[in-house]
Amino acid sequence: MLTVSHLSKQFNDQPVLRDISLTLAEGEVLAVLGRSGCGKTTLLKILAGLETADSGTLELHGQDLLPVPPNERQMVYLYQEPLLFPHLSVFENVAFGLRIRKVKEAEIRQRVTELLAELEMSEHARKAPHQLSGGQRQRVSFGRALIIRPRLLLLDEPFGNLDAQTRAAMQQLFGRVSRQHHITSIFVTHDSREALTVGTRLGYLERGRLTSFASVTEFVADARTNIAAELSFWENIRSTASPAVAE
Ligand SMILES: Nc1ncnc2c1ncn2[C@@H]1O[C@H](COP(=O)(O)OP(=O)(O)OP(=O)(O)O)[C@@H](O)[C@H]1O
Repeated sequence: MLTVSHLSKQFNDQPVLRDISLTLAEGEVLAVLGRSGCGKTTLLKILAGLETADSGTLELHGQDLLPVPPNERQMVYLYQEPLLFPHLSVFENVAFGLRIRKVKEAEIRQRVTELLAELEMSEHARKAPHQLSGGQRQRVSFGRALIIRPRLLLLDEPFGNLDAQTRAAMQQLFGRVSRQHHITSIFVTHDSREALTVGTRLGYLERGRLTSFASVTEFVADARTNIAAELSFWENIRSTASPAVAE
């Protein structure tokens, strides 16, 4: 369970995060929607320990996180650009986290092989990162994160560089695999559809203030998510286009 209480952060006297509080149970995915510059990345960096908060507390499974250095927080932070070792194969990139933890070879083989199958990457196991598409690289990066069973996965617009169809496929895959592995994560995005697809919980961050929604209905009804406006746009198109289609 993650508990964030009254977290605030300023840069050069400008508030970037204002009194953020949230709780997240194990296995939940909090999708945080927000426009550019609203403070999404700063929030994730503070959770990962890559940035310090001015005030507030962070707890994970009852442990105060603030004194814990980033490499001991057991979190993984994924960005748009997958960070892979260029000289290692797909298999070895995924295996890396287990090798440095001195896991036995037979277990490494088994766990990496299973995970690559779940990520639909088995046939690419021997390829180098430069021989993969952007979506495939992102799947390897996801595999590298999952293999070490992080306590919290932080995703910062991870599919932002992908085309719409690949992005939709990755959202489905992310949902399926994170449910299967019971991964707790915070997924920030500026795409309301993506937030609805991946989130089991939904939030909206605006000028450093987080609104948490109790239901999908509340999220859809909030004008800032722009979903109601989009629905009425498509409804208008449908109603004006239907007579022509019928002819
Ligand atoms: N190290 C820093 N020093 C000064 N200002 C910063 C620093 N990091 C971020 N900011 C400012 O804080 C605000 C929030 O930045 P942040 O990167 O968290 O936004 P974001 O919501 O992730 O935006 P985007 O979607 O464009 O990446 C911005 O106004 C940014 O200029």
